[in-house]
Amino acid sequence: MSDRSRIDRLSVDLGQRSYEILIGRGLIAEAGKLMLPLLKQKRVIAITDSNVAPHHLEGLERSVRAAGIAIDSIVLEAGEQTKSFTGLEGLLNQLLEIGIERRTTLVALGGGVIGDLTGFAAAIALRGIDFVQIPTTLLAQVDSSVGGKTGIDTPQGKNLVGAFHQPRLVLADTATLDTLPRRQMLAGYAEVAKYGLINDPQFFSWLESNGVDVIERADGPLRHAVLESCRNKARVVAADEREQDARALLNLGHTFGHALEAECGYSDELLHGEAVAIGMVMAFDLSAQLGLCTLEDAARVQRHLASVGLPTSPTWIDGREWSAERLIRHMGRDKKVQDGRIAFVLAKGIGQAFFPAHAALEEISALLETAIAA
Ligand SMILES: NC(=O)c1ccc[n+]([C@@H]2O[C@H](COP(=O)([O-])OP(=O)(O)OC[C@H]3O[C@@H](n4cnc5c(N)ncnc54)[C@H](O)[C@@H]3O)[C@@H](O)[C@H]2O)c1
Ligand SMILES: O=C(O)C(=O)C[C@@H](O)[C@H](O)[C@H](O)COP(=O)(O)O
Ligand SMILES: [Zn+2]
Repeated sequence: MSDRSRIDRLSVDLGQRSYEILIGRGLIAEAGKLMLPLLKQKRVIAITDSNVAPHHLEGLERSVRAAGIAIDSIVLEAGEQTKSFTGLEGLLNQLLEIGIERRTTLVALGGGVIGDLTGFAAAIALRGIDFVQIPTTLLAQVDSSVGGKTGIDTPQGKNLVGAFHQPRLVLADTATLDTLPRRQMLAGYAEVAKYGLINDPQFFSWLESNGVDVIERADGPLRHAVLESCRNKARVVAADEREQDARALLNLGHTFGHALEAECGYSDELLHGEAVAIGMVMAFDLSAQLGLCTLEDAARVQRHLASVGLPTSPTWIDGREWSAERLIRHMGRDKKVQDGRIAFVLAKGIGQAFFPAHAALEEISALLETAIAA
């Protein structure tokens, strides 16, 4: 690593399951040395995807071998559809064929798809082995690599099968974002903005002035956004690891967003971050409709997300027919449902999200009908 690229360190405080998040430019070159003290065996298996491998796998393998660690690599097909029963079966088969032991560590090198899938495989292979996260998308660096939510999508809904399984270490190399397509940067930005909207109004105001620079990958703003997002997430996860309470706030926009994703069949038509952007606008619109926040708050959320180039309405997808009824059916399978009632994260203003909030079915239908007709 060059001198100018210092390492920022945060910790996720979870007692015996505590771990560090390291953020820096060029960290992959140090990955072997950094993970060595945590390994139970000088052997790892890297799992990555077909888009990430050509850019970043060789660098990881080199740094791991230089630290005296043996490495095998598995390259999966890129895309959300790999985060499925079929993808999981394929990965587990490859791991068992290559041969893993209880002391082997898996290394997830990729975005949220690779992180969630590898983490879940690590949670269940041999009844649980260690894994390390090396996130390579903005979304994964600010959100999915931290907190131990692992799992797969099913036709019934997002992440309906999974486990809480914390990584041993998170290495966020911001240089990997140099090769990330712009659409993916934008999608990750939705989860960055989410932290401001939940409980950090100053951060949201900062994003209103600096969001474009974050998306353009300007060094300082990008580093600040990743660091603040991870700080925020680490605090929430440490307070409520298994989402009994406050962690549900991290689901702002997701009740709507996950339903939109499921309707699109987890295809490239709508990325997770894009769905979350639309979902957050809908959550603020519902909050305004219920008189919880002002119309201006809701308009401000919509304005900012639209101004950076994110979608803010389901009608963003050309030619797709939406059905409020089908979306409500998906929302009814959300993991936050309580006694059969959909429980939302809503907001009393920017940075004032709360959970649980309920709305009458007619209110939800009215909101969806307006959103899909707009
Ligand atoms: N576990 C959690 O807490 C959590 C949080 C947020 C989202 N998620 C999940 O994360 C998933 C979305 O993650 P994502 O947005 O990272 O998607 P992704 O993993 O599909 O990555 C996006 C795309 O970018 C490519 N890519 C990744 N890194 C690259 C790089 N450095 N250079 C070039 N291409 C690169 C990938 O191959 C893929 O095509 C969803 O399944 C979502 O549900 C989980
Ligand atoms: O870490 C969390 O907690 C989150 O909710 C983060 C979300 O951004 C993420 O999309 C998560 O996978 C959603 O979890 P789920 O429990 O709604 O499936
Ligand atoms: Zn999310």
